[in-house]
Amino acid sequence: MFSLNRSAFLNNPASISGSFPDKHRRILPTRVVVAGSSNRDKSNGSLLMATDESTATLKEMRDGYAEVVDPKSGVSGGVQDVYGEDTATEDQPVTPWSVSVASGYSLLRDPHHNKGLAFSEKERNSHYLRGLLPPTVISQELQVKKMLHNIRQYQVPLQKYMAMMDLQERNQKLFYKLLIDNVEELLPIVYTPTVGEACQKYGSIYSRPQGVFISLKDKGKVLEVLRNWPEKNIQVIVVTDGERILGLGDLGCHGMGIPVGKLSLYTALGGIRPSACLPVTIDVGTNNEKLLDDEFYIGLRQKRAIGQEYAELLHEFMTAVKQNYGERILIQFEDFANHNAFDLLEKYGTTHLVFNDDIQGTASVVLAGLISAMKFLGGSLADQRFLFLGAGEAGTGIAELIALEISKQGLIVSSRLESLQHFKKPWAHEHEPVKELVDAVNAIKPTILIGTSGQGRTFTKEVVEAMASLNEKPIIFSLSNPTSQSECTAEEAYTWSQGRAIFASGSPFDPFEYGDNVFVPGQANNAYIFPGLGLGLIMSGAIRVHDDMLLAAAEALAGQVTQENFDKGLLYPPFKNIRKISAHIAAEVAAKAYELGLATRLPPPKDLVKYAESCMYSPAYRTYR
Ligand SMILES: O=C([O-])CC(=O)C(=O)O
Ligand SMILES: [Mg+2]
Repeated sequence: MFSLNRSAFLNNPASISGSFPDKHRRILPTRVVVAGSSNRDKSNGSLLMATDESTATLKEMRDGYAEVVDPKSGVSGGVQDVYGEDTATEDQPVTPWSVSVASGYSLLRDPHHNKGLAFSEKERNSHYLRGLLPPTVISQELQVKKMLHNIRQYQVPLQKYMAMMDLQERNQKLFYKLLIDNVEELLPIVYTPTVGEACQKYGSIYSRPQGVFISLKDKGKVLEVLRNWPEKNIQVIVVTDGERILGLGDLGCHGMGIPVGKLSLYTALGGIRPSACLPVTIDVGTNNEKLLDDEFYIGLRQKRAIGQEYAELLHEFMTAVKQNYGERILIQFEDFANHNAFDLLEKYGTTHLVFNDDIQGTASVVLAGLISAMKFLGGSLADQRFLFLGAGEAGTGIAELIALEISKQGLIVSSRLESLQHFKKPWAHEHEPVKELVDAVNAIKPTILIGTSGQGRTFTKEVVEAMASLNEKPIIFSLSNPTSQSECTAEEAYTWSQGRAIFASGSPFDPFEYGDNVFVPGQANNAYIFPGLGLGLIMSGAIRVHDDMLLAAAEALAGQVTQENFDKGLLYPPFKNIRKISAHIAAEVAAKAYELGLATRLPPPKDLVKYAESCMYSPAYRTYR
C-alpha cells in the first residue's frame, strides 16, 4: 500500500516550476492529477490525462512515478509520471485507466503519444494542436501504407534501417504497427542482417540514446546511471558487452544496436510494452583496433578490461538491476564472447532471472526445427548423428539441449580435451583428429550438420555434396549471422544437394527455385523463441529460468509447424503468425514455471494462451479525451 500525496509533489520543486499554464492542466475523473516527470522539459506544454476503458490500480510510486496496472492482465498501462493530490491505495481502484501525455507541440514531439496526422479534429481542438498540423486527418492504416511506401523507396538496407529508427523515435505506435503488420518484410531491416551493418556503422549513424551505456567510468555509480533512464517500470533488459556481435566479432560500444533490435522484437513479436524494455551496453573497452582508430567510435578508447575489473563492473550492474527493478526483472545476455557468456550464466543463473540468448535461445529454436524435421521425416532425434562446426555458445548450447532431450553425446574429438575450454569438454568425442570439415563429414557420417562457427562459406560444395551422398534428406543448419557469415546460402544448400537438403539459416534467405520446386528456407533464429519465452516468464512472474522451459518453448514452436509449411521446405512456421506463436510459447513456458514452483503471479490464469494474448501490447492508437 502507498499513498500518492501532495508532499511528494512539493518536495520536488522541479516539477512545480511554474511552467504549467493552468489552462493546460487537466484534472480528469480519476483522483490523480498528472504533473509531469521531473526530467522532462515541461516548458513547452502541460500534461493531461487520456483515459481508457479498463479500470486500474495504482501500484507503485517511486521518484514521483507511478505505475498504473490493469488488474485483469497484471500488465502496466504505462503511466510514468503521476503525482497525486489525493490518495490512492493498492486496493482502491482508480478508474478509469489513465495515461499521462503532454499536449500541444510537445505532444507531437513525444514518441510515446504522438499520432501525427492521425489526431482527430476533436483531439486537435482539446489538446492545443490546431495549426501545428496540416488540415488532413488520416487513419493509422494509411500512415502505415505511406511509411511502407517510403521505406520501399530506399535501395540500401541501412537507409531503411535508419528510416525505421527515425520513426521509432517519432511515433512509437506507428513504428510497431508497421513492424507487426509487415513483419516478414521488415524483420531483416530492424534485425539480422541489417542490424549487423548498423552496429558496424553505429558511430556514424548514432543520433539519440536508445538505451543505457554503462562504462568503466561509471564504476560505483551504476545504480545512478540506471536511474537516469526515463522509464521506471522495466520488465526486461537485453545487455551486451559488444565482444561478439553476431558473427562480426568485437564491435565494442557499437554493439548497442543489438539490444535495441532485440527489444523491439520483444515488443513486436512478444507483445512486451516498449516502456518496459531497456537496452543496455556495458562498455569495458574493445580489442578491435579498427574501432579504436576510428574517429567516429563512440565507446571507451582502451583495450577490454578483463578479470576482476570486468567481473566487478558486471557484478555491480547485476546487483543494481535487481535493486532498482526487483526480483522479477528479466535479463537477457546477448552477444558476449564465449569466455564470459558461460561464466555469467553460471554465476547469475541461480540468483537472477537470466538467460543467454545465444546459448539457450538459439538451442531452443534449433531443437524446435529438429523436432519438426523428425515429425515430418519420421525417425527420432536419438537415431541422428550430429556434427557441429563451431563449439562456442550456440554449438554447445544446442548440443546440450538436444542431449537433454535425448541424452546423447556430442562430437568434439576428445584427444583435444586437455586444451579445450571447459564448456566444450562435455562434447568431446572419441575420434581421430580431422582437419577438413569434409573429412569429418565422411568419417562421422552425420545426418544433421549444424554451423555455428561465425565463419562464412565454410559449408563448401564438397561438404554439402558429402552430406547429400550420405543422406536422402540431409539436414543442414547454417546458423551464423549476419548473411555474410552464414556457413552456406540457401541457394548453395539446395543446388549442391540437388534439392534434397532440409535447410535452415540464422539470417533470412529468399525462396529459391530449383527444378520444378520453390524452396522456402526456414529461419532458425532465436527471434522465434526469446519474445515468447520472455512473455511467459513475465506473465507468470517467474523468478528463474529453467532448462525445462527452453524445452517447452521448443516443443511449443515445433507444434506450430504444419504439413503445409514442411511441404515448402519450412521447419518453422512463418513469421507472419509470430504473435500467435509467441502466445503459445509463452503459455507453455508459464505452465512450466507454475509446475516447477518458479512462478510468483498466483493463482495461475486458467487459459494461459488467451491470457498471454490479452497481455500483449497493442500498437493501435488510443483516443485522447
Ligand atoms: O541476433 C541474431 O540474429 C541471432 C543471434 O542471437 C546471434 O547471431 O547472435
Ligand atoms: Mg546473439
